[in-house]
Amino acid sequence: MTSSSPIIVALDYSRAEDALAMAARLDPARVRVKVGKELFTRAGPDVVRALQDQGFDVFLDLKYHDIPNTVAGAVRAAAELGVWMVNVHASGGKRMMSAAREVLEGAARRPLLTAVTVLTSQTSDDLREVGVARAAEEQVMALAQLTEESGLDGVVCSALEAPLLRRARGEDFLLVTPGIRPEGSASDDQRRIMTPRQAREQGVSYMVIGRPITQAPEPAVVVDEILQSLS
Ligand SMILES: O=c1ccn([C@@H]2O[C@H](COP(=O)(O)O)[C@@H](O)[C@H]2O)c(=O)[nH]1
Repeated sequence: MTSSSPIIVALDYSRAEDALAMAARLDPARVRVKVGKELFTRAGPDVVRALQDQGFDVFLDLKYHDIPNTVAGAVRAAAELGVWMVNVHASGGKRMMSAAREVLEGAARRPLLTAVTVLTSQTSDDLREVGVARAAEEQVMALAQLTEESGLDGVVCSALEAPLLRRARGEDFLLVTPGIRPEGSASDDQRRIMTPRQAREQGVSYMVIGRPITQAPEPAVVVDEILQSLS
């Protein structure tokens, strides 16, 4: 089933059973789901297939960052798994991103391909620590330009950068934004955050939301409340 909802629920679990049990409480017509590093490392492609069998579009969030040949092979494998979206790190550079895109040409089912700019857990201070002198926002803008020049579909960024990115990169460029926190939720380890409603107003394409939904007593109710806040 293909959803038109902007919500992607992050299934950050250590056991496939827990991820599938959470998915069973959600509606594939109202959300997509995301499989990240912990769940995939423990449960592998089988959990992706099981979620697809439950009717969900799956964003495989493994943030590939390696030499071009290795990343291209991983992206090809993700396409063969039938995922809806897969991503790489934009800081892997243009040759790496172009190799990832080229391998999808002619794929039977082409997933959306996005690139992580600056993690939503990072601030400009964190970037300085690793030798990046630019402020987070400037770094996001530069990496988004590189991503578009490499032919990818869009970026993973924070909703804070969405207005500038929309202006610079246009309406068709996908903005996928984690760091989404409904009013009153704990920010946890996220640093560049926004509420769902603000994110929508800033022009994001998809919002990745994990703990505020998965740790709620009634996850489907939180999804409904978020969707209502967007309408
Ligand atoms: O910049 C990024 C890129 C990816 N993520 C991932 O999104 C979810 C967010 O989960 P919450 O529980 O809503 O914080 C998580 O899987 C991250 O790996 C991100 O947060 N920021």
